[in-house]
Amino acid sequence: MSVLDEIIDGVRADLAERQARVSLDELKERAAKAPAAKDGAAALRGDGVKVICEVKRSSPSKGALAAIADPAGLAADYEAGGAAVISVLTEERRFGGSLADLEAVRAKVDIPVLRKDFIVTSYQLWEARAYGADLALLIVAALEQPALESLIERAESIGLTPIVEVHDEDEAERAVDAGARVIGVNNRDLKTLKVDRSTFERVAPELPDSVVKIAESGVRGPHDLIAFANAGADAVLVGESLVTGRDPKGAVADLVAAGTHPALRHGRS
Ligand SMILES: O=P(O)(O)OC[C@@H](O)[C@@H](O)c1c[nH]c2ccccc12
Repeated sequence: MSVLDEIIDGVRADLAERQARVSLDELKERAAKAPAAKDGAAALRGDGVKVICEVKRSSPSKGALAAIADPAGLAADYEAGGAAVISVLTEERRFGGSLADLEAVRAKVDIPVLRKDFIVTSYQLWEARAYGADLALLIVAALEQPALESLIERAESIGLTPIVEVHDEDEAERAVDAGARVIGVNNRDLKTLKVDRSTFERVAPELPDSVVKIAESGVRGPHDLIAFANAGADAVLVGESLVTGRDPKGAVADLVAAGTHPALRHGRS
């Protein structure tokens, strides 16, 4: 069984507990009262390389990264540093996240918020909206094609922008076929947890120009951002290097500055 399969088994068990406690109708009522969703795709387009900053306490590959007692405070630092979107990991067992983190971050920042989890049912999309998310991650490797198609449609119908995650050319084709407009290329293979920074440059050329392209994982600093931008990234998604560093706000500002440098080849026309 791959790491991804193991994670998803745990996610399904936790999900079953929440579903037993909170009905879909209750979630929908809560979602109706949530602030209207912000346009997540718009936040990732435009001049410069956008920086998505992640609230991440631990990971299956590295274990504990940072305690993050105040996820909303960290998100506020990210926003002050110039982040375009905040990513909140809500998976509990391996990443140490929760829906409470999502809710706290939503209440604190004005920029769009991504629910980062292993979404396998539309119930989790309703949860995302009920706790204030504007975007939700859908991982191609975790979903059969019909499920991927219907989750993309459902996300959009309830106001969420789906970020569809791929890590090879076949998954990229599946994402495009399923109608994804925002695609994250994960440099980490979730089945083996290995990071290969050449993944983005290999997979990105398979994606149509109109797709917003995000390079995910392994961004250590401005030099990695510049390399991904030169390979066609519109945005980067950064977790570990921000949560383990001493100055998250300054680190985000350095990334944003690198992403707006005029010498960059980046720029959608
Ligand atoms: O911590 P990093 O290497 O900067 O990576 C962040 C993000 O890309 C990573 O957390 C991630 C990408 N896709 C995921 C899917 C599920 C959980 C986590 C992820």
